Amino acid sequence: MRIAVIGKGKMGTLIRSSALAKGHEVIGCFDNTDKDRLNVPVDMLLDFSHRDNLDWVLDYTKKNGNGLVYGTTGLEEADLEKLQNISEKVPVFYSTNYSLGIAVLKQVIEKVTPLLREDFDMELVEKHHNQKKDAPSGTALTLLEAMDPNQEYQHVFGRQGMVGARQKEIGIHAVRGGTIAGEHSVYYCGQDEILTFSHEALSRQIFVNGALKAAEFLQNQIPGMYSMKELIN
Ligand SMILES: NC(=O)C1=CN([C@@H]2O[C@H](COP(=O)(O)OP(=O)(O)OC[C@H]3O[C@@H](n4cnc5c(N)ncnc54)[C@H](OP(=O)(O)O)[C@@H]3O)[C@@H](O)[C@H]2O)C=CC1
Ligand SMILES: O=C(O)C1=N[C@H](C(=O)O)C[C@H](O)C1
Repeated sequence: MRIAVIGKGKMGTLIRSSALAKGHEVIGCFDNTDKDRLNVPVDMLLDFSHRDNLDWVLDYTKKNGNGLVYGTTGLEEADLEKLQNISEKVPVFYSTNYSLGIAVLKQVIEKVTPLLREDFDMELVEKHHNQKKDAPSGTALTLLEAMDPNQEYQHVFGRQGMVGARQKEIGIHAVRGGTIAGEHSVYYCGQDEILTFSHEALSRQIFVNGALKAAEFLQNQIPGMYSMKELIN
C-alpha cells in the first residue's frame, strides 16, 4: 500500500518505520509546514499529528480519494463533523486509541457500567508522558462516553477547593509525567468495595500496530466511518 503519514513526531516516525518494515511504500511524513510536498496520489493517509492539520488533510483526501486512518486527539466537535462528512466520500477509520486492549476495555465498560452505576461512584484516571498536548486524553473521553452514553452525569474535570459532597458526577483526572506511554483506569467505588479496570500501554508500538491493521482493513472498504469495533468483532 502507498502511504503518507501526517505528523513527524513520536507516532509519525514510528508508523513510518513500522509500515516500511511491513513492506508498504511510505512516501514520507508531512505536516502543515511542508504540505505542498504531498503532491502525488496515495492509497492511505495516517494522521497522528495535531488538529491544525485537519483542513488541508481533508482537502487532499477529497481530491485524491484515499482512505484516512485518523488518530489525532484533542479534536473539537466541528472536527468530528468534518471527519463524518468526508466519510461519505472515502473510507475513514477513527479511533482515539488503536490498541486492542483499549478496544476491549471500552466494551467491558459498556457492559459493567449499567450493573454498577446505581450503587457505585465512578471515576476515571489517565496518565501520560510530559509532552502530551491535550488533556484529558482522547481515550479518557471515549471511555467517559462508554460510562455515560446518555449524558446523565455531571463530568467533573479534576477537583479543587471546597467541592462538597459528591453529586451525580464522574470525575476525570489527568496525570502528566516522564515517558508514560498511556494508562487508563476506571474506578467503581462502592460501600466497602472497589472495582478497577485498567489498561497500561508499555510502548507506542501497540497503537502503531493497530493503526496499520486499520489501514489494511480500510483498503477494502467502501466509504463510511469505521472504528475499532469493526476490527475486533
Ligand atoms: N489514537 C491513538 O491510538 C493515538 C493517538 N495519539 C495522538 O497522536 C497525536 C500525535 O502524538 P505524538 O506523535 O505523540 O505527538 P508529537 O508531539 O510527538 O508529534 C506531533 C506532530 O504534530 C505536529 N504538530 C504539533 N502541533 C502542530 C500544529 N499546531 N500544527 C501542525 N502540526 C503540529 C508536530 O510538529 P512539530 O514537532 O513541528 O510541532 C509533530 O509532527 C496526538 O494527538 C496524540 O494524542 C498518540 C498515540 C496513540
Ligand atoms: O498522546 C499520546 O501519547 C496518546 N494519545 C492518545 C489519547 O489521547 O488517548 C492515545 C494514547 O493514550 C496515547
